[in-house]
Amino acid sequence: MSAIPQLDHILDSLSDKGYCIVPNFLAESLSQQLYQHAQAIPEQYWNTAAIGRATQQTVNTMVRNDRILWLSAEQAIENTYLKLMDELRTELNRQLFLGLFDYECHFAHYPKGAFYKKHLDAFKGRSNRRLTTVMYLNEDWQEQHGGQLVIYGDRGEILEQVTPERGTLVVFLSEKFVHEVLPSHRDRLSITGWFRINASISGIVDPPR
Ligand SMILES: O=C(O)CCC(=O)C(=O)O
Ligand SMILES: [Fe+2]
Repeated sequence: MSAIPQLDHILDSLSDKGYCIVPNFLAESLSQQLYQHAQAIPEQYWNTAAIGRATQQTVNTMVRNDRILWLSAEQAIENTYLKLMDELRTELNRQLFLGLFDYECHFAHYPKGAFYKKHLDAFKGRSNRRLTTVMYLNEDWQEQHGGQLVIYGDRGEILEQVTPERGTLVVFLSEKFVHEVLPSHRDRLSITGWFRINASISGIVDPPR
């Protein structure tokens, strides 16, 4: 038995469709602790989210206007989540041979009115991000609160519209799925992360985020 909840569903769905949606992935106690922890972090530690990586980063609030904060293994509760995702990484490598090398993730806070327009998280050959993960921490999310994650197919059709409810995990191939976050009508808190391969890009091994 793996420590990863609903592992078979995750593996089947990822290999069939390239994405999976897993309600109740995270135990209520853990998601609640993560939520309270993130809520308690003072405003000045959060950064305006940028687009692109390293030297090409730009802040464009027309595209996204969430605020982010990277998780670190030095914070006990953050480390609990990082360790869980590392176990998932091990299983994905063992069962789907994905060669995932590491994992990085950040809290994302979408204040009322915030959104993230249609985008890809990675571009072929230009990124070492293979799989995107999103974990939602919001309690009692209602349809009218907006903030859904919309995942699009190759022809621009809507494949999924995900309610950002506490405990739900979404995983998808970073290069394949265009997606967006619809305007959120209440505070929305999540952890977005990426499983990466150890590719060298322009001669720089494992470039900074
Ligand atoms: O929060 C979400 O539902 C998705 C966030 C996202 O697409 C991103 O941070 O790249
Ligand atoms: Fe994204």
